[in-house]
Order: sequence, then structure tokens, then C-alpha cells
Amino acid sequence: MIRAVGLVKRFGRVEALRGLSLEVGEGTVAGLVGPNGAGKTTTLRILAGLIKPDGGFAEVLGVRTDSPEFRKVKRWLAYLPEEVLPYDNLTGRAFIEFIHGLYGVDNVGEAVEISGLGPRVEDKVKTYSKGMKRRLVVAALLTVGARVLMLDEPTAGVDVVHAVEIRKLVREKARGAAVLYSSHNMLEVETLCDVVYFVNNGVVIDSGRPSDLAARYGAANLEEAFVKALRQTSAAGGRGAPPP
Ligand SMILES: Nc1ncnc2c1ncn2[C@@H]1O[C@H](COP(=O)(O)OP(=O)(O)OP(=O)(O)O)[C@@H](O)[C@H]1O
Repeated sequence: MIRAVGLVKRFGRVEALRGLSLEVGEGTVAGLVGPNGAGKTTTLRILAGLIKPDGGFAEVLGVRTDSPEFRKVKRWLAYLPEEVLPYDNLTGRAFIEFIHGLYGVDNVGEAVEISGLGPRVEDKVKTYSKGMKRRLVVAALLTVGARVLMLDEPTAGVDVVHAVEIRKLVREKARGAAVLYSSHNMLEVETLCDVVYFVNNGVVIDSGRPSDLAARYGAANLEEAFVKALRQTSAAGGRGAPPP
């Protein structure tokens, strides 16, 4: 459902991606973890068809993301950017209606419920806290009937109770869909994801099921495994092994 093959992306002198490859099949939640500047957002933006790679290619639902045909695939794709601010002067409900209108669906009731905003959904977005805005956008996007979900730190700034709800929901929505989930929260990735890609310096340095990765590095948890993977990669000159 999601495939990136040898992605290369340069921004001037910065080599953001240096041959990144990954695959996410139906029913799978794949985690994308890596330090700041590792290339996670760049990968998601290429996969969402927002920017073109300088090398390699990406496919979603079998269509190349840099092809004209990709426009048709976008109906089935929900991409949540790292930073997205709903329009201040819309109410929460009007924002959900706007997003659902773009996708040609009317699932506003479910989105309102998921947002957990209660009566505040009738208030203007400018009166919301940061976490409330995030919950609104996540709720709107998780309910458009997407077959491919790409979520860049969906729970950033969201309180613990609502973060748990979002994770549960992502799990539910993954039935019949593929999810690529970028997060700095290792506990979240460990509990939610079926498979995890460790990214550093624009390449995948390792990948596997969270428990397998922990075992591979003799680590107590995914966080420890990640730190060890980073250390090993820098000791080996910065380049990781290709994914298995
Ligand atoms: N539009 C851009 N112009 C110039 N450089 C960019 C641009 N977008 C990304 N980069 C650079 O590409 C590299 C990868 O950035 P990216 O945003 O993909 O990292 P990330 O893994 O998402 O980081 P973070 O965890 O901090 O969100 C960084 O060095 C960044 O400065």
C-alpha cells in the first residue's frame, strides 16, 4: 500500500534523504522514528505527493507519487502534517465539515465524537488550546475513509488520556488500511506499531517488530534499542544497514 524505494532528496547542500526504503502493507501500522532532521517529514511529504524525490521513487496504492495519476489516489490518502493549524475563524464543526467536503464524505458526527471537544466544537478554533486544535485535525482526518494514513506526530501536544484514544482509533482505522506513523514518543511507537523503521541521516538504519528490535540490541525496550542502533551506526560511519 505504501512503498518507498531508495529515496534521495536534497535541499541545496543538505542531503535530507540518502536512499531511504520502506514498505507498509494493509492492516499494518508502521512507525517512523529518528532524531531531529533524520528525514521523517521529508519522507512523508514525498509519499503524500507534495514534493518530488531527486532519486528513487515512492508508490501509494500502486501509483507513483510523482505521476499525474497520483491526484486520483489522494482521495484515499490522509496526510497529517507535523504542524497544521485549522482556520481560526471556523468553528471546530465547520472545520470538520470543510475537510470532509474535500474528501466528499459526511462523517461529521463520528469526527465530533472522536475529537472529544464536546460542546466546544461549536466554538471558534481560535479559542482552542494547542492540544484541542491537534485533536480536531486528527479527528477530522481519521474519519475521511482513507486507505492510507500518514501521520506526522499526531499526538504531539495532546494530553495522555486523549493520546490513548487517538492510538486506539489509529489501530481501529488500520483495519483495511496502511498507516505510517512518525513519533518521538517511543512508548507510543512500541505499543502501537507492528513494525518500526529507525531512520538516521536520511536512511533506514534498521527495521522490524518492536520486540524483535529490542531483542536484536539486547535492549529492555524500543527506546534503548534505538539509542544503541544510533550508536552502532555512527561508529560504522553514519550509514546504516539496508532494511531486512
Ligand atoms: N524545505 C526545506 N529546505 C531546506 N532544508 C530542508 C527542508 N525541509 C527539510 N530540510 C532539511 O532536511 C533534513 C531532514 O528534515 P526533516 O524535516 O525531514 O526531518 P525530521 O526527521 O522530520 O525531523 P524532526 O524530528 O525534527 O521533525 C533536515 O536537515 C532539514 O533541515
